[in-house]
Amino acid sequence: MTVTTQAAIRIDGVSRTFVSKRGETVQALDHISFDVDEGEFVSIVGPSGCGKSTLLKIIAGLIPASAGHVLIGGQPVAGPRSDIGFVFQQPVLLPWRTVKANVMLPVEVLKLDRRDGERRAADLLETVGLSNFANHYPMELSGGMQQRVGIARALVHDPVLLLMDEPFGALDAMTREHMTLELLNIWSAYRKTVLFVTHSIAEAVFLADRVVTMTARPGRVAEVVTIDLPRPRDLALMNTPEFGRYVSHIRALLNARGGLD
Ligand SMILES: Nc1ncnc2c1ncn2[C@@H]1O[C@H](COP(=O)(O)OP(=O)(O)OP(=O)(O)O)[C@@H](O)[C@H]1O
Repeated sequence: MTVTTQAAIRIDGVSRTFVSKRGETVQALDHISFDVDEGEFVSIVGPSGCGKSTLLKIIAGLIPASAGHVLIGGQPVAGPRSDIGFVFQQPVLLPWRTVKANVMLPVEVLKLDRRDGERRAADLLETVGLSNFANHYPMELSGGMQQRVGIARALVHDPVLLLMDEPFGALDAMTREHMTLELLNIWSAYRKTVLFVTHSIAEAVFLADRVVTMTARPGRVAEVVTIDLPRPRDLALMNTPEFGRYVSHIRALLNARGGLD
């Protein structure tokens, strides 16, 4: 008997070109291929403009690939999908809605069962430490708290996949470190498949099972680095020689191919 295992996500030969307003053709992605297993945490690092955001948008079905395809659970992505959670660099919360009402937004838009949604929203707000802020408005929260609301909102409809595009890029260094730990807690609690784009090599290594390292534009996969570090992880891990070796290896890959930024 042949047992075939199916990747949760298969990115297969994905290329994407854009035509700029001046009529120039820009190749953003060139034959990107990798698989992501169910429940796996995969980070993506690469130089600015190498197509990381473009890749996430293609996976979410927000824009089409010029060539190649993406399969989620074996099904080709053919348009915007409701079974994906997306966290952006800015939390983009609706200022006139409370924290709880912001988290409930996908439940309303997708017309899901309200009672289930409310239960899940309450659980998620508890996990991200914001139960006491459910009835507050976004402007009453710090940047880190707002981003935690964004994460809770991205998970409320129980998506099969969480896409995160530089979610901590706008936060100060200390809040960013704290949020990295929070994200590990959330991931341990919900075990979603995560694709996480970052400019920070240390953040990528700390969080991930594997780090997809991309080249400068046109973005190609330089190497998919498996991070064989034990879990659960805490910040002390960053001071270990093993951690440093992964960071150095990925930095060398990026430097050899055009630098990180
Ligand atoms: N809608 C568009 N029209 C034309 N060019 C685009 C469009 N979207 C992206 N590009 C170009 O494609 C390339 C990849 O952009 P993308 O935003 O995906 O890169 P990135 O790796 O996410 O960058 P950063 O790390 O700076 O956020 C860039 O050169 C960008 O200018």
